[in-house]
Amino acid sequence: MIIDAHGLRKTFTTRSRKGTQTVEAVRGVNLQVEKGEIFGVLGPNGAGKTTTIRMLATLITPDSGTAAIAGHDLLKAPGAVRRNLGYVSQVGGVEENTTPRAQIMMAAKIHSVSDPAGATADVLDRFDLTEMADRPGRTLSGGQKRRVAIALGLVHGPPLLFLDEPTTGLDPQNRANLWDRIRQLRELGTSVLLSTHYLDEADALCDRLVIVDHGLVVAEGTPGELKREVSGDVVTLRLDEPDRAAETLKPYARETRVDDDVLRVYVDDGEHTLPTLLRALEEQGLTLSSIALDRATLDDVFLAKTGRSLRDAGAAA
Ligand SMILES: Nc1ncnc2c1ncn2[C@@H]1O[C@H](COP(=O)(O)OP(=O)(O)OP(=O)(O)O)[C@@H](O)[C@H]1O
Repeated sequence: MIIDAHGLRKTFTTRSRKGTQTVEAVRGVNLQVEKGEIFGVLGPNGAGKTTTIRMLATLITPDSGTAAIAGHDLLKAPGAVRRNLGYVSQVGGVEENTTPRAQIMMAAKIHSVSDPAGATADVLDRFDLTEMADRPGRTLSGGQKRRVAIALGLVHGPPLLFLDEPTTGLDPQNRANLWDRIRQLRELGTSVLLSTHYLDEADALCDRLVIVDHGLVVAEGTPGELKREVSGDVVTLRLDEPDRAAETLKPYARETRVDDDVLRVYVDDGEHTLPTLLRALEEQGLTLSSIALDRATLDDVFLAKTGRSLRDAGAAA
């Protein structure tokens, strides 16, 4: 096991003119990550993802709890823990006025890498950065900067890489490109712990994941297991009177949910229930503009565990 964490907690206290405020950012998180996995921490803004990663990366001290990273105790052997991990923060930390080569070389030296120039050239090559390695950081595109940030975290060859929301702000093409590169890391044997608030990212990339909300793990498993847990199908209907339609379909559904002009109806067996739903709507004179039948998504899992949609939870934070 590359990460074995139990009962991690962190409360922040801030003092301002309005008085003292405490935020229980992480409220007892357990994480078990196997070697070679891409493991996801999925949750809305403010759920405690960054705080969890920063504790595991020795950047902040937990109030309580224990963790072993690559076999080293987080609190007793922070130096050994640090040597075994790479940490890429949300903002990346690519310097504007330094070249990627110089910046990565500096990181290699800080980590006492035996051949800093060679290790830097290798990691630049692996991330297709050789061409722009000697330009100031400010001239790089968003996707290139992200790759430099990851190269910085990997130059000392750690077995474990932390990626805090690695694709936030990237366009779809750059996101897909970065997903491929993260998968390549796994192929080369690097374990990856990544946080994300993107459902599709967790689904596409992670071998296993936890869903966190308000500092707690609310679900854990492979994307497939989690979706099967919320077994069944979702019928998504677009129509003019979604609230009246929801009332009409309630008797046939496990749950209904209205967002603007979209009605989501959770049913056990979509294929067989669909004709009944359509008949009921027709009897009430309700006209559809579109209909779709899908398997449950990770958002449905989040909804089932917290009573809120991950999208709404993110927007509200
Ligand atoms: N240094 C700090 N001082 C005070 N409060 C903090 C501090 N760091 C985090 N928090 C609070 O702890 C909670 C969890 O924050 P955290 O950054 O871990 O969430 P997150 O899931 O990573 O969110 P995001 O996706 O927005 O980065 C939030 O309410 C945040 O405001």
